[in-house]
Amino acid sequence: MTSVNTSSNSPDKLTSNESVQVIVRCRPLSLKEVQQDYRSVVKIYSNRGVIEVENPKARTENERSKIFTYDAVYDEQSTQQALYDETIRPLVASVLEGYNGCVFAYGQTGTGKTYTMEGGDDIEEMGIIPRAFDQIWSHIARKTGVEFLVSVRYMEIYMEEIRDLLRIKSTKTHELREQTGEGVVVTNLHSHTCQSAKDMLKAMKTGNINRTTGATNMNEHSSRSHAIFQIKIEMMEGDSKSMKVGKLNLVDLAGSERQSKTGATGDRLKEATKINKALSSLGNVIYALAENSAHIPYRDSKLTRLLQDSLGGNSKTIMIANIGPANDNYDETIITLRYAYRAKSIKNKPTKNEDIKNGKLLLLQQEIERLKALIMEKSNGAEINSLDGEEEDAGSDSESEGFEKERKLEEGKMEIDELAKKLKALEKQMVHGGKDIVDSVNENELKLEQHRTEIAERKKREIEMQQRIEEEEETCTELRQVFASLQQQVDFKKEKLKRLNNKLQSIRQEIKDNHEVYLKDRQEIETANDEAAMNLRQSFLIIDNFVPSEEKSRIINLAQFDEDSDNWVVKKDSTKILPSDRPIAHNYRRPISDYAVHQAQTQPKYRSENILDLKLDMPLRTTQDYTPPSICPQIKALVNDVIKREMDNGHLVIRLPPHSVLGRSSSSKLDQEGKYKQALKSLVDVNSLKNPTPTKPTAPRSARSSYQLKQS
Ligand SMILES: Nc1ncnc2c1ncn2[C@@H]1O[C@H](COP(=O)(O)OP(=O)(O)OP(=O)(O)O)[C@@H](O)[C@H]1O
Repeated sequence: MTSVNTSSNSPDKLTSNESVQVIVRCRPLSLKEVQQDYRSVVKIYSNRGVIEVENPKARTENERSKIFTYDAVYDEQSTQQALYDETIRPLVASVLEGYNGCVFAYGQTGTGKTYTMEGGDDIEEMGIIPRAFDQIWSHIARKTGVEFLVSVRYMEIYMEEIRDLLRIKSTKTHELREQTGEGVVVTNLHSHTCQSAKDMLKAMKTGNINRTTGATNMNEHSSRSHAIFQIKIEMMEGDSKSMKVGKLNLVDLAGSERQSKTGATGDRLKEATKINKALSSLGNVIYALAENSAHIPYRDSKLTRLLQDSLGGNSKTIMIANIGPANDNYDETIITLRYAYRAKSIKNKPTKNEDIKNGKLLLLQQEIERLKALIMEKSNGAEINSLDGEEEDAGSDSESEGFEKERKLEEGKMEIDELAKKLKALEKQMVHGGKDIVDSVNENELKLEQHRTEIAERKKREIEMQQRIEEEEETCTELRQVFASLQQQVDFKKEKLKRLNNKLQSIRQEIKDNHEVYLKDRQEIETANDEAAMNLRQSFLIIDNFVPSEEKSRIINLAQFDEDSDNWVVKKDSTKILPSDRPIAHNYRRPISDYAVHQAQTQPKYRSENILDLKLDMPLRTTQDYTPPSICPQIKALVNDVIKREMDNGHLVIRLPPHSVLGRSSSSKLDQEGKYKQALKSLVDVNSLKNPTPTKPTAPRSARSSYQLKQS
């Protein structure tokens, strides 16, 4: 039932273990949870690898609790040391044999992923990453006659961008590239060569300081990014001209979270959306792998692309699902456990990276040999020169020749010193295995390691045996049972039927729950799909109405899908040499008006005008030049008369009544209206006589029309 190969834990035997190992760790109730009177709903059966979660909202017996089985489970009291020795140590041992390994911690925010991966400062509290450093370096210390080159990289994926945590100020961009033999690699990432566990610890701490964290309701120091610590160990035995390479990815994922619980708003909400999106694409990859789908959506996020080898590829992988025990977190805990359960059926194909002929360690060694030979050659030459010099000194009387030789000798020495320094620097990067350790210590270390491996092996075997016993018990008890009477047999069968019925009900419940989750997911996908379709339609409308068709087809011709960046890119148009910041219209180098285009087409000799240089024809008169019109006395009298009558009627404003009102008004009102209109008409006529319309501007048509528009 479990995916662990229990015959042995030794690295070579682990080769046959192809499944992703899944372990679950439950943290203790936090102080805040205790203060809020939350209770634990999680029961851990470590010896069987079983976890039972009681449903605080259960309405029926079937909903009462859920049971899951994993490769190993760790309760609130589990120590960092036990978890490391039992599950991670064999994996790191495999990496030291030349395999790729990956450990990733997944779970709701605040459930102990960072605690498990990094841990605290005390020796007891040390997490997986620093413990792996110790294991690697004690292995190196024991391996006499082997040369090692150990390097680390540390990056985070924050808001779908990769950032180098060891070179945080670097402005270089980091892309994902597929490289033959290497899998998916990140470009421009700093690789730090280490000579000791201390060096590695320092790199980890530097990176942690640079990592993006923030406070949420669920966790005061919440990691807002997915952090990936990569260790590469190149190993070369004796004078062999090939090497083994072990790579270990240690991943602390950002926590999955529900917006309502974390209280995220603004930037925190944006972060949360990206985190949840990347985690859901990880879920989709796990689901597709578990279902043996033809298409695995690795390309949906940077995280899944980076974990491509660890999930379904060339790697031995352990997933740690972290959960919290509080009743308040029941839903999230179940989601994490389902996720983890699915990951159990992922099959990997780990193969040893051996007989590698193009590694950095090989190049380094070649360079060291070249420098050594060069130094030797130069030192021999210098020796001969100095002897010659001594002989010639005796017979020569030319002082200048002597000086010249001395200078050359000095230069030669300086050159040798320079080469020696370079050699030392290169040699410092490499580590000689088994160098600084006394044999007795070496032996003790080895024994201790063997004991640890044996204990871990036994524990795993015990879990698997327990699980197998439980499975077989169902079928075998009946065979073992000797019934004294028929009634006894009936009672036994009734009991068995009841048990099986309970099992059936819980499976039915699980199917129902899964169906609900599926419907919810489907609804979310449909909403996202509708939104995307709307956006697309909007973009099409904009393109159809505002982008000239020739421009559209030009861009379509230039657009290409880039497999590496997983995005559409627009190629440079080699037919045009255009400054990139200039607007382009009508395929002309300069922006010109429609009027000019029309003129150029209809009148071949017309010189196109640059609309930006075009001078507007100013109106002959401006508002500043305004002089009020002089009104002829009859009109003035008429207007005064109207105003006076309006005032008598209680109106101060001259306003034309609407037609509907006019229609219903009395004849005297109509007369009055007629007079109004006539008076105003003559007022306008007089005005027009006094102030004729200004001469129309002579700007080109397009410019002119906008001018007229403004005037009107
Ligand atoms: N097994 C454990 N034993 C004791 N304390 C724990 C354990 N696991 C977690 N904690 C404590 O719980 C708190 C939250 O843990 P941690 O920061 O590791 O959570 P996380 O899952 O990494 O959260 P996020 O996803 O928000 O980064 C910390 O104070 C940590 O010390």
